[in-house]
Amino acid sequence: KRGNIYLSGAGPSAWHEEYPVAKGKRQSPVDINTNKTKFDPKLAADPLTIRFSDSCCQSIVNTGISFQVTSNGAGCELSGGPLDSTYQFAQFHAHWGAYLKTTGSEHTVDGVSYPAELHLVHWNTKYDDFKDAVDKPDGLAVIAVFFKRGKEHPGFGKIQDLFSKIPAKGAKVNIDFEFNPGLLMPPDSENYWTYLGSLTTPPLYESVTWIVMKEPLEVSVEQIAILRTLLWETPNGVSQMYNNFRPPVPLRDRVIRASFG
Ligand SMILES: NS(=O)(=O)c1ccc(C(=O)NCc2cccc(F)c2F)cc1
Ligand SMILES: [Zn+2]
Repeated sequence: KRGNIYLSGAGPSAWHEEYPVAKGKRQSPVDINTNKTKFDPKLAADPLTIRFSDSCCQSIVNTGISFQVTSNGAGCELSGGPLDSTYQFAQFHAHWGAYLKTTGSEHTVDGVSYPAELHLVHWNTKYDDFKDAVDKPDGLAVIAVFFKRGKEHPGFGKIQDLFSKIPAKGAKVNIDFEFNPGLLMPPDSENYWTYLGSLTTPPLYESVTWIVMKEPLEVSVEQIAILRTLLWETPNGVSQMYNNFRPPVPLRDRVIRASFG
């Protein structure tokens, strides 16, 4: 189909036609209403262990709906907190909005959006590989980090320098420098919210334990703008990539837990 999942047809509000799970019980993203989150001392008692390495990022690809930095996961593992097993890092990508707009993130906090949101995707090593894990209820764990406008983030800038090399869907280049995804974690990564949700793009599998960092990461306004220099297919041909986010969906019968009081 011409265009992409956000721009073809009615976009996210029509996804349920092809993917009925879009109206399911544990869909993502959601609004995090901080009056209804529940502090869980167990999360504080068993801290989240996030390990990244300098050599884990192999390449960057234009997926047609975002950039994606792909990893073989070596030395990059996630455990503790809400997780009952070890999850291995697979990739990170982001979602963002349009110029001069305040929307862009997928999760919102008390109804407020951030200009962009980073997702660090991990798969449960009790399964053989990512593809085996991707549709299991405990298959994936995704760390979400909000971007806010502020000082420049030179580390993320090194990744953005590669965008010009992946101008079209399917374009891929190797990353021939060391990049530790740990650089993209906010200074305080102890405070997070967690809930059971889904992939935020089709096939929308309900397989994700979400770990949403409370503290945003600062990047410059120019860096937010550079996200939109990536290109994607639209019904009118190739153009700048933006608004590649799914708006929040109903929380249904879920409580979002906080690792902090
Ligand atoms: N935005 S997010 O963090 O929730 C998210 C993370 C990963 C994927 C993904 O891997 N999709 C492609 C993909 C690849 C293999 C098998 C799949 F089922 C599949 F969806 C989609 C959304
Ligand atoms: Zn995502």
